[in-house]
Amino acid sequence: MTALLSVRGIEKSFDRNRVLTGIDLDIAAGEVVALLGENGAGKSTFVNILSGALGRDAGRVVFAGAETVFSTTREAIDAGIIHIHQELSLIGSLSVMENLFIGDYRTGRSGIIDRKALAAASRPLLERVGAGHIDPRRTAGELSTAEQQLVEIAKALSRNARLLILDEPTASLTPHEAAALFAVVRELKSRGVAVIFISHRLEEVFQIADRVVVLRDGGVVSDRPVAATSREAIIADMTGRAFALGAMPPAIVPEGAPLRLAAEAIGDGAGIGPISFELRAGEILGVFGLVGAGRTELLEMLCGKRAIKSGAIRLASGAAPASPTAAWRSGLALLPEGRKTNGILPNLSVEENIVVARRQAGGGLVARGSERALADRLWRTLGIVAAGPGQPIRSLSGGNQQKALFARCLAADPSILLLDEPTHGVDVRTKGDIYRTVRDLAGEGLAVVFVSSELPEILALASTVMVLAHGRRTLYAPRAGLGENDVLSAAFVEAA
Ligand SMILES: Nc1ncnc2c1ncn2[C@@H]1O[C@H](COP(=O)(O)OP(=O)(O)OP(=O)(O)O)[C@@H](O)[C@H]1O
Repeated sequence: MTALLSVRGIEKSFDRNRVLTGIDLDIAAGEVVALLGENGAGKSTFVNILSGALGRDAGRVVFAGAETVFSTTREAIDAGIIHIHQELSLIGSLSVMENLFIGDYRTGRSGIIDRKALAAASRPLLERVGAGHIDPRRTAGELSTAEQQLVEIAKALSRNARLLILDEPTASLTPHEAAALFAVVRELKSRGVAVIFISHRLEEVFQIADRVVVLRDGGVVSDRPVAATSREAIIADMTGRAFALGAMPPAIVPEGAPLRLAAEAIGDGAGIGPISFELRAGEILGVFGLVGAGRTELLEMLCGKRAIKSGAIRLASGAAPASPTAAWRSGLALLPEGRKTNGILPNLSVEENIVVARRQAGGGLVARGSERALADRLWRTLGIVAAGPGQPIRSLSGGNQQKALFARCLAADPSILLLDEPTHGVDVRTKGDIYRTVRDLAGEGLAVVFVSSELPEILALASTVMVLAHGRRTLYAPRAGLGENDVLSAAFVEAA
């Protein structure tokens, strides 16, 4: 095989933390390589080095026959290495076509941007990625995540991408959208584009990858053709031991458990609702639905972030919260979706990020010593991997940031926990930690609303399942007695 990309001995440290210990990797044109590893294994650091976002301490990179040291992402892009991040980078206020040709606008004789020419040049690019239905004049910010992702890939193709790096591309996609994305990846592959695909969803790896490379503690521990590996082998490589999530006993709502919250036909007056449900102590309400079904909006209504225009919420702990701060005080803790935009306080340490919610919840006078003890305990329970509680949260790996946010919710000692996609970007072992923690807390009487687009997760965890579609409740039933098909068919109902 002649390698398109050949990497030898890449090393990287942050201060004294040795994050990459000598990575070797070859990728041929037209090959799809899945890059896997637990949170903090070094995947993002490695691909950031490949795409010129980070410098390396040692090692060689040969790309398309030339030895390269990229000091900016621009240089890598010009060479044909394009990195599509989890947080998409389109400029929301610009049109699709402006995003596609940013820095390269076609201007007419007058010097004014020739919008017709721009739209015409955009169409074939969009068609190549199966997005011919997107009008190039639309504002990028109005597109769904899946559409934005396709536009980013189209943009990469317009720049002659030869190696495309996709960092957890399916995290916010519906199964249908993910399948469409995989079709695009296969098409790119057939044209000789190489792809590095980072994902925590192992089943996807078997659908799309030719090879599976597993990183652990900053080194490659296995590199095998997909046909020569298995889910179990990958997990063992990732964790360094045989490891299984293990089936959890079914969750049931304890008999006579007190009511914690009742939503009575609530609606936001903008397409979500009316939705009704009850939540009891110890109950785990799993909320499933496709992206856009109204799940996040529902959580926002529950915690005072979105106005309730019809119906009402009754809380055992008092009046329905009128603002997120009031919600923390009423014992409602929200783990929002999208940690970068909604969650972390990037410049503060992990410890400060954890205890901030406790202060909001009214625990402002807690002595610093006990705050530290609390952060320390949660830190250990959730197995956060970082140099120490004083490390700035922005320099933690994505999955560890997510764990820190989860710890923040628990620090507030809530009676109702609202979790929006809590396992996004989280590795299998950590998923197991989060599931067990949720179950244990429910066992102690916490009421949990768990929003997820991963059906197995809903079925494994929930005691009650609610499905939303087009802003309406289409299923609400005890978990026992429900099968996968019941939930899926409720999620896929047509709009009324
Ligand atoms: N800018 C930085 N400063 C200090 N440490 C960093 C920085 N960036 C990453 N690290 C550390 O490097 C290690 C590897 O992080 P990286 O983001 O590469 O992991 P990952 O495999 O991509 O994890 P995830 O699956 O959670 O995204 C982590 O321990 C992280 O704390």
